[in-house]
Amino acid sequence: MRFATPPPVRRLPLAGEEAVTVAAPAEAPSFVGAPRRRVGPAPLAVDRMHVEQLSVAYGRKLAVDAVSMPIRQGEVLALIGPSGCGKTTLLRSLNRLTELTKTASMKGRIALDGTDIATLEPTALRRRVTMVFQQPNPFPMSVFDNVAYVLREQASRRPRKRELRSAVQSALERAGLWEEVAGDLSHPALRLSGGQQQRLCIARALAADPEVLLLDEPCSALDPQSTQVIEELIVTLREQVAVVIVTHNLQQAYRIADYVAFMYLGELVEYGPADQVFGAPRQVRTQEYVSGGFG
Ligand SMILES: Nc1ncnc2c1ncn2[C@@H]1O[C@H](COP(=O)(O)OP(=O)(O)OP(=O)(O)O)[C@@H](O)[C@H]1O
Repeated sequence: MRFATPPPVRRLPLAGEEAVTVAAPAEAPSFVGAPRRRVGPAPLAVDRMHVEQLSVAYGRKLAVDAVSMPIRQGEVLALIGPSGCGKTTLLRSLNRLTELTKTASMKGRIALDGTDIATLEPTALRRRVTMVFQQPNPFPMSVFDNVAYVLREQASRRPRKRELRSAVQSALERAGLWEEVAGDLSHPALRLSGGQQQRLCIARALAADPEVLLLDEPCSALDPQSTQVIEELIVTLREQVAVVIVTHNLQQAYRIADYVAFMYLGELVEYGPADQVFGAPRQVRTQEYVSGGFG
């Protein structure tokens, strides 16, 4: 596939380099047109969060520069861009993890269902906007207790094990892990495979019944087969929660994202439907990045 009008571009300068004019890559990425995980149309999207003019700095270093975008349930939003462009900082700002870094400061506003997240109690916010990290990090306890932990934390009185059973089962089912672990929920979580551990972490995140699920490179430590299982799961989950994923893997973003946000040097360069960002990007910088010109 060819991009509509490939203009000549000034190549983005690398550190300490002058910009140079080069011919624009004329071809769309080879994976455009390849099969996707998405089956059928996306469910009706509902706005969950609004990022408004968000800037985040570490000391004097600006990491995110006046970014605005909606985050919707019913869609997978992929944050893409070269290393250091601010993807993780943006992701971590959505549940106020950024503020745990002492040097970090923030301007702008992020709303969750209309409420400024700055006014919410951080732990409660992090249950509603929950994060799964790059490395699976189950607690050193049984499969059951990993999921039950969150439910126990939320309960006003300590619930009995049998009272938690159906909620634990439901979270494991939503994470596509139930069938594999139902036979022995007392199995130590750390003895599961890497892919199973990551699905357990997703189950643990879902147990709190969040509105937004943040995924920071969730497949980068996994083999291709586990990656496939998790990608299929992510696509299913977008019906129940808003999903935001940071990924370096453009093919993965193409396979699973409904919307894509391309960031460069802290700026949001382009935000749009995945078909547009990969197949007909509006910005030269996006065109160059998605076709492998840099990064
Ligand atoms: N804790 C921190 N203290 C100081 N600077 C930081 C900190 N975390 C990130 N940065 C800087 O902020 C900028 C954005 O980093 P961030 O990790 O958000 O980018 P990224 O796009 O997620 O990168 P990567 O893809 O490599 O994970 C980078 O210049 C980075 O060096």
